[in-house]
Amino acid sequence: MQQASLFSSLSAGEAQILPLPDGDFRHFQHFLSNQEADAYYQQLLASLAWRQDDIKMYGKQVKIPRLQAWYGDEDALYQYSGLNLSPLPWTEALYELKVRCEKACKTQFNSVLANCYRDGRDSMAWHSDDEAELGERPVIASVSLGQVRNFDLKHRTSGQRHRLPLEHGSLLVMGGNSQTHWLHSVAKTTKAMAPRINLTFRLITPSLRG
Ligand SMILES: O=C(O)CCC(=O)C(=O)O
Ligand SMILES: [Fe+2]
Repeated sequence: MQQASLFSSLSAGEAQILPLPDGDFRHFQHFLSNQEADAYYQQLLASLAWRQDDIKMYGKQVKIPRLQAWYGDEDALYQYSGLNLSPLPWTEALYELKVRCEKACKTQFNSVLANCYRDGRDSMAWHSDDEAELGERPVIASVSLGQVRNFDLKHRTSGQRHRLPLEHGSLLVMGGNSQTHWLHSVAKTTKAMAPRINLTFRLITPSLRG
């Protein structure tokens, strides 16, 4: 008979390694059960301290097209648009998910950036998570909940593209040189879209900032 512990450690499923050069992208489509994903989705949507921040673009204050919230260890200071932001303390749900991601990735995280895409007009522009305080080859664990949205990848020099729909309860781990060679984005769409939550767990080392 199979032991319960063995079953639960296998239930997250094997990672699918994306067939892309110059990076390390691992996709666990069923990281959370549907029931777990539903519960986290409802709870996080209702309880996180969602805010819509401004960024400065061409000297103008512009609202970013999504809601965000930043949680983590007290010393995981984060610099964003020239502001020094202290994370809010972990909620129980975010801490549970952090521990599960740490097990899946065999590494540690001290913070999470939560994004809420309210509908198809919300998006994230092309970028890499390559801030100095993340270190040279950061591992970033990205959990998706709610509406499936397309996650697009673009190679910086070859222009190679890859589109991955990120499903409710999935985990995408970006490691190795992924942030050096690849940009990623979540495009706007005119299709009707329910809210989507994305959590990116990170390890911030403030002393690495120049
Ligand atoms: O929403 C996503 O899947 C991507 C989020 C992201 O790239 C980020 O938070 O840096
Ligand atoms: Fe990112």
